Amino acid sequence: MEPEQSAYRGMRPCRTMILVNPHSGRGQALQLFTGHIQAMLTEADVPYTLVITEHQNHARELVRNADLSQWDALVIMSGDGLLFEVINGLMEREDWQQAIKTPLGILPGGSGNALAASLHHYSQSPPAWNEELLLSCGFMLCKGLVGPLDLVSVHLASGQRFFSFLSLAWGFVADVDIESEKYRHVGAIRFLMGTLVRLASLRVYQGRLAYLPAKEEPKPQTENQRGSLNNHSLLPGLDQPVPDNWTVVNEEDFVLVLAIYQSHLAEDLWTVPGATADDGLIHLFYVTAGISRPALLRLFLAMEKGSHLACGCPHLAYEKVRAVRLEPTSQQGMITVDGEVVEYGPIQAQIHPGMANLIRG
Ligand SMILES: Nc1ncnc2c1ncn2[C@@H]1O[C@H](COP(=O)(O)OP(=O)(O)OP(=O)(O)O)[C@@H](O)[C@H]1O
Repeated sequence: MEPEQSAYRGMRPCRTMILVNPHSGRGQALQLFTGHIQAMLTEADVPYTLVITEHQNHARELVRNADLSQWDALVIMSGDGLLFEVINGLMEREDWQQAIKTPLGILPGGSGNALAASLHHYSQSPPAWNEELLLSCGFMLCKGLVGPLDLVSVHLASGQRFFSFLSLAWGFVADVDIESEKYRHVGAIRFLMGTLVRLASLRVYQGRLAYLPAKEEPKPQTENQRGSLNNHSLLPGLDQPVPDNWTVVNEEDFVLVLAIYQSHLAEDLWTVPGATADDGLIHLFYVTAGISRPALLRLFLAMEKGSHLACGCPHLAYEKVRAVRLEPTSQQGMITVDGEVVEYGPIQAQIHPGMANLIRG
């Protein structure tokens, strides 16, 4: 059995690559790093190399080609989008099985910072935002404890496949995430602004949703116990019907579908109170058509305290699952994975427990 946590910083000095996206969040990631983190790392004797990303996919290309024997940890200071690039860059390597075990770290520099907020929450600390959250993540980096992180493989109808650590969203949540990017300069409050704008023009999306309930499938083994990604696929081809042990949702009119595998969707959205980084679960939420605007707003406001499931909303469903398939029939819409827009159309995903390693509290 693997230990629950190990330290990535051993007797020799550890080499950490810190990738900073200078445009993330309010465009202050580099200043936040020099103002709050630099001295902390020096004090804790953590040698690092700073890399400022110059364009989209820079980080992805860099880790795809890097000599990983030179690095003990890869850390990003940005929003969640940059970590998505790093994880997929590692998974595109020939030696992906070893590469994806490189400890990953996150310092919040975006406006959402879902993984940073989740990590802080898993450390059982009281809620923190902005600089306080940054300092908490900086402290975890200095301590250097590493634990497993679940990844989810996401498969599209075009045959594309990538890896996700946070969420898959369709409908209201995806729309708010992408449409509110224009308010990025205001920070985390952009999601509330986007929610109010989207509520005013609430849409219903048609599609079919199916999932493999966690109780139907024991927690799959971790990747390094079974060697290959294909040895334990829970997913039939997207052109095949789902197996009998899957549940097909009766409703086909949705306001939102959200599959999430961390506790927080943003710094102030505590979406899955019971989640951990390696629980082997996809937490599937969906809201069906017919919900009123005030009721939907109440759900999102309650999510700040993680009490949305106690609202008794008959339109909200929550399931713990190992795999999920979504087939939109509405002609137009947006699907996001870890906050990034992906090709619109049929999509399916499955959990891979403990596939990556994360520096955490
Ligand atoms: N120098 C750069 N110039 C332009 N885009 C970049 C640069 N570096 C990284 N990117 C891209 O910016 C995108 C957004 O990054 P990220 O999600 O990390 O920050 P963010 O969007 O500000 O965060 P949030 O969504 O929380 O506001 C990523 O897809 C990344 O590829």
